[in-house]
Amino acid sequence: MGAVSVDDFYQGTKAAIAGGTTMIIDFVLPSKGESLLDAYHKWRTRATNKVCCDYGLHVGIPSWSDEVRREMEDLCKSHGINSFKMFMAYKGVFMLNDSDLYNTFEACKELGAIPMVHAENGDIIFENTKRLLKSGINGPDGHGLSRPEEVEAEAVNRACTLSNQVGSPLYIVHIMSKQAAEVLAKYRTKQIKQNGSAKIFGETLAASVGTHWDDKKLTSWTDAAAHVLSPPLRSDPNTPSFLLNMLASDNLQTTGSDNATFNSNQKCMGKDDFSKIPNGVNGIEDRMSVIWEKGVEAGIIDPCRFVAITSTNAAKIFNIYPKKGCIDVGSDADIVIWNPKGKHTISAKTHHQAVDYNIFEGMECHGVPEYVLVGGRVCLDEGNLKVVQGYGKFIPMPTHSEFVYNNEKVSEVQEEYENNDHDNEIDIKTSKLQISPPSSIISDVSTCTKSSMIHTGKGMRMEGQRDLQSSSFSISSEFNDPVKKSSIRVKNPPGGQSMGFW
Ligand SMILES: NC(=O)NCCC(=O)O
Ligand SMILES: [Zn+2]
Repeated sequence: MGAVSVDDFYQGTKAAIAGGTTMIIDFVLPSKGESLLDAYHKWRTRATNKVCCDYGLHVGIPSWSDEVRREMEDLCKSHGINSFKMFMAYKGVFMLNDSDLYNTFEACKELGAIPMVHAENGDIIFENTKRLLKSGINGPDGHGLSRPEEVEAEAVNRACTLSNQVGSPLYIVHIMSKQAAEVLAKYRTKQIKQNGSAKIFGETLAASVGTHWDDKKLTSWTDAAAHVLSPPLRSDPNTPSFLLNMLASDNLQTTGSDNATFNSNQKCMGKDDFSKIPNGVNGIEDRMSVIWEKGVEAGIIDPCRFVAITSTNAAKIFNIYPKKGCIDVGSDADIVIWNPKGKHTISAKTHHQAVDYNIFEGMECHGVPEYVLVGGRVCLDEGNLKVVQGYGKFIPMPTHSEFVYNNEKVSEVQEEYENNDHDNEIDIKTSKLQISPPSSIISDVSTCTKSSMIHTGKGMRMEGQRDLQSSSFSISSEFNDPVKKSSIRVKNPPGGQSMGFW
């Protein structure tokens, strides 16, 4: 939208570590017509020498052509990319039509990659925006009015239909509404009934579980504009707890930050027209604490599910588990020692992000990171930040994620990738064998009772207990064999045993 977010790779990853996140996956966003590879290299250059923690990349697809298909293949084979984001909104800029979406999903399937979608109906938003502006509604509240829940739910439904037709997996980013989450849950349930597992996944955000659009509080233009992101924060105050319950029940799998921060003066680009307010809010620093506070502290999510939805599930989906998302021999020493009794009040005055506003301002959180280790290095030491610029590495993410593609055989594309000379810092063979992102662990793991876990076919289950960590994901520790099915007993699940936990 013509604005550059204020958090660069240094500020962003420093803030991530401060909040207890040890790896990020950023979005490469090529402009329409720009080469995907050029944009990818631009992002790598921006990140190198700046990143304080490891990072991976997804690549946006703003248009469809044979050349785009060729570049997608090159990115998968030689550049450590296994996921592409398509937009169903932002008409005229990033939006793809259904044929283009179909083709991109198909290309992803052929390459063993994961199609990700921003699900909102861009045509409806475009028309609603015109109508609202014409009727004199030009303030930030117009943003939400132009894209109601059903506009998001319709797009989720369409994206799921398209992926079913193509037979591809699908990852829906930033699900923000009850209706949209319900549609996704319906498709997942159907797939699980039919095939024993689902290959459609849903992410929600720290923003959507941490706050909502409260007209009574967002009375000034600055406050309201600072809360503008897409899909929008919903005015239904039950949305956060609803989405948290969806995370608890594995109807949603991950929590992202979608960190896209713009200062108040940048938000002013939309002073006379809400559709010009740069979209995006903070989240990278506060994600873990907000989810702990609203999820675990509130009694909706247990600590092991917290690890799964903030870390392990993302690692599995994006095929870097158990290199990341797991604490075990051979995994990266990305470890968070979490103090559930620690307290912290969120404020823009004290946060480490570059942005001058925090949408969680004043929220008192009970869980805080005490130590954060990145690759074995202590980067947060009893709450004191000790980061090093450029310390982080690019983490290539191999195609054909076992947890997405259900153990499909390693394809030619991946074999070719492994045999290729490419510009990744770490050996992809190591990456594949040790497969995975951010590891998180709670300081009280020692209180867990040792117990075997049984793979029921629908996810690990503690004997006599409901599933505490991974639900439909298996959590086998046998990561040395990437094509091995994990229908075995496991004694040491990632995130620690959790029996008798709280
Ligand atoms: N959530 C949000 O508004 N982020 C900025 C760009 C996007 O829509 O993904
Ligand atoms: Zn988006």
